[in-house]
Amino acid sequence: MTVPADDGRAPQRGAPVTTTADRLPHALDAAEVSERLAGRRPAVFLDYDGVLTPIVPRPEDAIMTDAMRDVLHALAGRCPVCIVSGRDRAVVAELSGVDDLVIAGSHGFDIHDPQRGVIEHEASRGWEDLVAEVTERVRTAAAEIEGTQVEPKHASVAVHDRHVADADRPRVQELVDAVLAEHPGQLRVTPGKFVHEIQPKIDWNKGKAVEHLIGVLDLDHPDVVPIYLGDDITDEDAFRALARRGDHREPGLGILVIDPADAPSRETAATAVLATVDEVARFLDGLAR
Ligand SMILES: O=P(O)(O)OC[C@H]1O[C@H](O[C@H]2O[C@H](CO)[C@@H](O)[C@H](O)[C@H]2O)[C@H](O)[C@@H](O)[C@@H]1O
Repeated sequence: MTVPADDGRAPQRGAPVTTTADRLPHALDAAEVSERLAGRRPAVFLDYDGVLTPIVPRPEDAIMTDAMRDVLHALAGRCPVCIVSGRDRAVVAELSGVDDLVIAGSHGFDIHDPQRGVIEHEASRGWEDLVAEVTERVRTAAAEIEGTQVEPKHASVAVHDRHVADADRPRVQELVDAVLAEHPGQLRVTPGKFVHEIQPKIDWNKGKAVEHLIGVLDLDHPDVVPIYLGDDITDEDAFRALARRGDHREPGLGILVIDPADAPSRETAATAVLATVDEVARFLDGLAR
């Protein structure tokens, strides 16, 4: 059950509280954040695009800065740090230049820990042939639409339309609809920024991946506060998962990375907001001290 934050009732413990981005406190000076962290250890889960790197016109140009990498490594010296991205895991590793942290790629389907190797979970397999077939189908059809960019991934295929002429955008939607219709009940489209991401229709997402990691990494302790930073709609699964933990233990913290002036009415289950990637770096730097 979702209880709106501002309906006059006290939220039920464990129910994800939703609000809008313009009502969130700023994470750099929010009492909610400092009070929750007081005397506890953070465990930090980070989205990649829009959080560790700014959104840029071409996916391959989202290269993490040396400064952000230094912040991550300093933080990783103090507490667990995991990257949880919609991107292919290998691409995250390449663009971030990070090979010593846990990375959950492909919206959490593909998780790897440098210490433990690949981390299996309930949605680890069974969809490979479907994804391969759909990737080929999308690649062929998208080649007919100028400006599309197809991004194959471990457990999905993304077709970007940021550089498609407005008049041609409906063709991309038609392509996506056609592919879904060819595989009734087997696929879903994950929302993103100028991207249609076609995934197996399996009950797995970034929130489930974070919950799984909390268990595998032995972080399920009263003195550990899981914190998730994300900017996209898919990150709301992780915000909700951390908020729900309050059913039987202290909830985690969700931090939405968005300029509230750009999206004041964005519904979110996050606890606080950061407006820019620079503010993310300052926040993480503060946690590392
Ligand atoms: O979960 P994330 O790590 O945030 O990844 C979400 C998607 O990010 C990438 O696409 C988005 O960022 C690109 C670079 O800034 C931008 O050019 C594109 O328009 C955005 O949609 C990535 O390419 C996708 O695979 C991820 O799912």
